[in-house]
Amino acid sequence: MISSNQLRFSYSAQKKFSFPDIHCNDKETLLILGQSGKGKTTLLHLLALLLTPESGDVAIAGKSVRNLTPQEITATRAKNIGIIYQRPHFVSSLSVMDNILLSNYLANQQEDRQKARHLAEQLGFADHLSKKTNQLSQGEQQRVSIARSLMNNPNIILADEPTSSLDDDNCQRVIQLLKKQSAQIGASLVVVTHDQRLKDEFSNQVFL
Ligand SMILES: Nc1ncnc2c1ncn2[C@@H]1O[C@H](COP(=O)(O)OP(=O)(O)OP(=O)(O)O)[C@@H](O)[C@H]1O
Repeated sequence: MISSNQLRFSYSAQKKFSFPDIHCNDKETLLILGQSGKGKTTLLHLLALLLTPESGDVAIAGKSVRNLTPQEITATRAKNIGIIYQRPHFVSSLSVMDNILLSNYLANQQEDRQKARHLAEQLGFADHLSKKTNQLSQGEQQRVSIARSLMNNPNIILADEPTSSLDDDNCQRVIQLLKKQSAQIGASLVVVTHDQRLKDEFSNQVFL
């Protein structure tokens, strides 16, 4: 479960954001819609504890993160949150498999090749595990990104524009996969997007 309370953030005196409160229980999904520049990525990064708000608070599993040390924040993120970034940020010299296993490494977890392979099979890119990530199509990279976010069984999955650069078929495929995978592990799924095609896919919605 993830929630936020009166989050405010500013990049500069001219660029200030005040976000609506969000709440997403375990096993629930939430769609955050907004036009370009409305602060969707900023909000997602606040929820992912990658940015610190000027004021307001984020709570993970009902517990405020406000007074955590930077080390505790990092540990909380690694333990609880799987992030699908707008751009995947792969390490281009590593294989698809090793990019996925990096999630384990960064969370101080044992490498779980079997799980990586299982996710790749479920997500339909098992044949590409030994390739470099730049040899994959955008849709395939998106699915690798999803697998990577699921490696540590997160309680919360945060996805930034997971479908905006995909055609209708791949858009449907990716969103159904995300919903299915998060339901399987009982996670909260929060998606930020300007992709209007997702409007009918989520019953809980917030507009920026
Ligand atoms: N590091 C930064 N420094 C200064 N301004 C920034 C920074 N990051 C984002 N901004 C500005 O803040 C605003 C919101 O950015 P953000 O990326 O959160 O929007 P968004 O809704 O996700 O947009 P898009 O849909 O185009 O990705 C934009 O006007 C952007 O230029």
